[in-house]
Amino acid sequence: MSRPDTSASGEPRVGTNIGRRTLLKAFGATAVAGAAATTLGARPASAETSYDVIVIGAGFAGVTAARELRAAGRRPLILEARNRIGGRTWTTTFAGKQIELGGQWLYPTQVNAQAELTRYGIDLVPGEIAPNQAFYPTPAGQAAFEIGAATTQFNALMSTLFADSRQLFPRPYEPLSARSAVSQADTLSLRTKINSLPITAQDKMWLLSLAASYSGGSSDRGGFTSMAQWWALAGHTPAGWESLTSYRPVGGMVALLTRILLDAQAQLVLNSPVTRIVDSGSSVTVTTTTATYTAPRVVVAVPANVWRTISFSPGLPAAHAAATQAGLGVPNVTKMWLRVSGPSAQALTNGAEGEQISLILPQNQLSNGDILAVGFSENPSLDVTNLSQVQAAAQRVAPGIQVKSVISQPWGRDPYSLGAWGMRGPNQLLQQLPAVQQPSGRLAFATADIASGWNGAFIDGAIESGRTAARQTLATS
Ligand SMILES: Cc1cc2nc3c(=O)[nH]c(=O)nc-3n(C[C@H](O)[C@H](O)[C@H](O)COP(=O)(O)OP(=O)(O)OC[C@H]3O[C@@H](n4cnc5c(N)ncnc54)[C@H](O)[C@@H]3O)c2cc1C
Repeated sequence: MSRPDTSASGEPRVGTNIGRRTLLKAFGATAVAGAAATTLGARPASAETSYDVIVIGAGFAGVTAARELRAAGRRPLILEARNRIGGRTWTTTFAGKQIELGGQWLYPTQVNAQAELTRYGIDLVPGEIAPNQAFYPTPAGQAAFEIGAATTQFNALMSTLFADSRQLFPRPYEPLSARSAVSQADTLSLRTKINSLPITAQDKMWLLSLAASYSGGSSDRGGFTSMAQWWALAGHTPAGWESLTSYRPVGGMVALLTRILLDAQAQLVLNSPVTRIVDSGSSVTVTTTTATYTAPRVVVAVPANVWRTISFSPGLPAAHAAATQAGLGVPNVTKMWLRVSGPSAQALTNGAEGEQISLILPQNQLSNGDILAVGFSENPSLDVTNLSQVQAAAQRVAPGIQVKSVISQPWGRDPYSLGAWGMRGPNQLLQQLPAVQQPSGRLAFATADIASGWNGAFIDGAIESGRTAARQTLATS
């Protein structure tokens, strides 16, 4: 089973006095239902209606920007291409369990995400089950390891790879606080850095497996400083790094996002892909596939890879144009949830760079003993809609595993993300990051892909960027 998220045109769904309970139900956020009623869009959006600010994109960055702008007294309109909110987060169900097809975990010390969780009284809970063995690549092929020994070895390798992270990122939320140290390291791909380490061929395979998976299939694409900054943000320790994939919010990402959206009291128009943005100097006109809207200010909160599909007049600043052409969101990634059984069902599995499945991580156990596991593929040769192909690919990396069913989302082929999480490539920190964070005319840009702190692969960065864009918008209006 596969459900690509290709919702595009169709009649805009316009909120008209939607009650809080109805809204929460519509977006599946039952965990926070029951609070007081509010208004989401008191009147139909139309070409005649203008707003204080138009926010394009209802992911965490856009919804946070809208909430902050509302708090400052502005009336926001949110235009969203899909038929749902959440963007690269997508809470749904599989085999009777709530799952995430996009962003899944939050980390207790992520300051921006934690502030939102605290504000809305949403707890983080740890995963339900832990792996009971491990599969890792070796020069002789995929092999089974005792989980404790594999974890110890992997942690030592990560500490070696990021041995100089404290010099590179002494203040991790300010990625250029040690500019001269960073300037040398920023030229390196993860592959170049890993191949320079004095470690065994097998150890390199382990690190390259992780690097390739995060980088969208090729360890040469991901920048060393991108992952080194995440390591620094996680406290420069293996324990911190492990915690990045340990905690999820009660009710799923949609529960948190819906609470932020309710506070934005925004008009939300779904099924409205924006195709053109014209900044006249005195106002901005935004054209979707079905309507045109005008406002004094706009927050562009779509993924950086999507900027290249929108016609901007005047054109995008040079750094934005370069970033969207090169891409900040990593290509090729398909996230899967696998229902599995067999002797390897509860294994932590890392496939070698180039394998069709790079990672399998057990998450839940069902009452009949089956395991639900998260899986990732960055190899376009795998047809994730073909169960026997998925079974064969899983068997190669986790011998003995039986795949009973799969649900997946191919983020690289999704027209409204054109990639998965953001991850800078070599040189993109120094050459592009500060510039793409800047507003242009009456436009501000918001997305995790351009955050200062938890950049790219983290919801925390989306929230940070949404706050920044709101501040930039308010400072000039
Ligand atoms: C598979 C996967 C796993 C991840 N795992 C984690 C994790 O465990 N923890 C974590 O913290 N982060 C994770 N991330 C990263 C995190 O999900 C993202 O960084 C974050 O959600 C990005 O938010 P955003 O608002 O910047 O962008 P998006 O969520 O992409 O929001 C942008 C919005 O703009 C809309 N849009 C696009 N084009 C148009 C258009 N033309 N007109 C109108 N609207 C448009 C999109 O539909 C979308 O709703 C993961 C991401 C992926 C893909």
